[in-house]
Amino acid sequence: MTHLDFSVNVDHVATLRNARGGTFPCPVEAARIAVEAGADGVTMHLREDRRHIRDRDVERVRAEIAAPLNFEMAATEEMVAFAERIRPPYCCLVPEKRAELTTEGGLDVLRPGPFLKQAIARLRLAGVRVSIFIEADPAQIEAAAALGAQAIELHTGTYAEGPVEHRAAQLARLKAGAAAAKAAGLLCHAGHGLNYDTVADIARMPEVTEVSIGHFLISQSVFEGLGATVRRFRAIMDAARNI
Ligand SMILES: CC(=O)[C@@H](O)[C@H](O)COP(=O)(O)O
Ligand SMILES: NCC(=O)COP(=O)(O)O
Repeated sequence: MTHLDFSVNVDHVATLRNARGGTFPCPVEAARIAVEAGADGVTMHLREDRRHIRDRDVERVRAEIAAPLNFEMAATEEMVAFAERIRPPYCCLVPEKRAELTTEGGLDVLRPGPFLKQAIARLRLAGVRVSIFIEADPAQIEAAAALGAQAIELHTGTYAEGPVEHRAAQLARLKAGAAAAKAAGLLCHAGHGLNYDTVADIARMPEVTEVSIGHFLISQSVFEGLGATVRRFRAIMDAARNI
């Protein structure tokens, strides 16, 4: 099977940095170490409330890290204008609620807000490849393609964080979503909640071309080191793909 792109989400390096209001640990340095250790890209989620990643973090990774930046953003005027200015190669449109601890599900493109279609058109015009963070629902995935998305990212949180006895059913749902993405001509990515135990079954899906991993990876790095954790994920993915 082909190489699986691995994008490391450095949001929670910024969570730790912001805990004391200083400059350490630096998410840009984390991005550099992750890429040196084998990551193919870097994911950053600039939330409206700036609870972790700040604007300057995104600007610096875009300018200083050669690997592609996957910019996660809500479909708002503020974030589209920011993306038009820094022009990341990739973006992923995600739902956002200030009250949430983390992303709780996929963007509902069957009931899109009034701005979503315009946001996708403007981002594509700016040369940004547009992905949508989405549930593994064929109707949602077909709607994402109709709106002009070039990729989708399957929300793996229910699979990865749910009861182990539900994993087989959740994997079947994700596999159906990956097949629907392929049928719709969309690139298929996956992410949210993945760890050492759950990433391999996602990596075994041939339609999935990229995974993004953050919270578990950054947390595990506290015990194992960032480079070693990235290398361990890389080895698990390559073994799953028989590379
Ligand atoms: C969309 C997704 O699942 C994550 O990439 C997102 O970044 C989660 O938000 P937090 O990083 O704020 O937990
Ligand atoms: N899009 C998913 C991502 O970037 C990381 O999600 P998580 O591993 O922090 O849950």
